[in-house]
Amino acid sequence: MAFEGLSDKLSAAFKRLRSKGRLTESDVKDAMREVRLALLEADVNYKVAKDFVAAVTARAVGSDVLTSLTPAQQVIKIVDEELTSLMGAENSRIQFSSKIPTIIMMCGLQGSGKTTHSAKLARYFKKQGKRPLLVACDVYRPAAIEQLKVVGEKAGAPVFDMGQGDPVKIAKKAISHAKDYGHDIVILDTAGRLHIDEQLMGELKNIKAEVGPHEILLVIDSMTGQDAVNVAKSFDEALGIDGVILTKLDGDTRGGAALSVRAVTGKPIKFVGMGEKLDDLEPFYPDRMASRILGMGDVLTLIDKAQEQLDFKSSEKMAKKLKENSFDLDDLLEQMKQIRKMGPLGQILSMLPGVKGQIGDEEAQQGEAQLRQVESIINSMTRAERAKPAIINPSRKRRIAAGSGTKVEDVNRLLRQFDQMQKMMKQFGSMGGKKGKRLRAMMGGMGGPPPGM
Ligand SMILES: Nc1nc2c(ncn2[C@@H]2O[C@H](COP(=O)(O)OP(=O)(O)OP(=O)(O)O)[C@@H](O)[C@H]2O)c(=O)[nH]1
Repeated sequence: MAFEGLSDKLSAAFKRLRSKGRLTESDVKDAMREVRLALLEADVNYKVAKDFVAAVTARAVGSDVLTSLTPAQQVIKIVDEELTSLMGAENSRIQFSSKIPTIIMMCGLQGSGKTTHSAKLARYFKKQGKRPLLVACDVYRPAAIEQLKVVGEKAGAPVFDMGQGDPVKIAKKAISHAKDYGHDIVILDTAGRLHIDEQLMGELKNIKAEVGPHEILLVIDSMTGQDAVNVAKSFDEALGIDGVILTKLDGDTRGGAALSVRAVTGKPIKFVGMGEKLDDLEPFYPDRMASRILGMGDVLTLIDKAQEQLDFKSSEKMAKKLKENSFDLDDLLEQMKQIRKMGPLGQILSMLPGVKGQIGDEEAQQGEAQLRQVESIINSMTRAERAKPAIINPSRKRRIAAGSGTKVEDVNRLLRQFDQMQKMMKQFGSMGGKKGKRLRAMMGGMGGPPPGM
């Protein structure tokens, strides 16, 4: 999971600091030495780590911090603020042009995730009611054009291609096509290479000169750490970029690129890729990321995800069912599906304050497997059984277990938990006033109490 190693080391350093009560200058310096080491191990650029620790130390050894009632807390607050400003302080958005269409040029090395992220961006904009057009300017590999068509279709965005022609001509034609067909955003998926070379840069410069993109976004693979930062520096020097999309952050336990890229290149991270699916794209908010790194969760992103993914009409319907005590196994299944749309369980849980570090990857995977098991058990039931679990007798249980590849005990456990859940809901249902209403709405929105409650 992203930043896992760094988070663990920082929290160990802060734990020691907290255990001290009063702090001296040398306590702060010891802690900062640990922070510096943690940053270097996370593959943060050497100079960035050095400057970061110097900035925090300068603020933290001030007398108002050391003599305050909660000195350790103040030091952590300073680290939080400096981490945020290291990553750029504010969320940097895409600049939309007043002239339609806005042209976004995607560039990056091969395999960085450029094509996937062109489609993720298209999907992101579509959800905002825009009409993006994807353009296949990676003409050297026929498979690249095909790949863009596949992901474009999944994103629900049309793909403009002219086979293996001249990328500059293709880009120009695509822009006039976009004007004719009312596309307000054009996303150019350009060619990548294994290494930066003159031919690649020459081609990108030509496209830039001829079509004048409003945004040049560089896609870099976060797992490649400092190499990604060096790539960003070279692209910026040669081409001039407006921002970065940092991909595969979901698998980067270190996070050095995320922390260094802004400081080294002066260019902001605008989005991060958090998985292979097209919905796994998040606008980058430095303050929220700092909060995640420090194990304080990221409730704001969780709320954004819920607003994007959850169907609130269905939540209202569920709240009503809870009140009437008619919530059945079909409803449970629907709610579980909604929660799963928000992403892997481990990722969702890590956004809750205090949870990071408490739940390991293995436990999150176990939880995920349990959810899948519950889903397949319910899927093996008939309509009548889901609506009225009381009719599930031993022979039905055997059939359900065989159908879902589970054991009769697993079916029994689910039925027992669901029974307890219904009893609990009955209590909520009969609870009057604002409190009862709030609890029901919350349970409806969160998919009912989790099995086992
Ligand atoms: N886990 C994870 N995988 C990703 C992410 N983004 C892309 N990938 C995977 O990385 C691989 C490369 O992505 P592509 O989009 O093909 O990369 P590209 O830069 O277009 O590569 P070329 O077409 O070879 O130039 C694919 O297998 C993607 O599924 C991400 O954010 N997280």
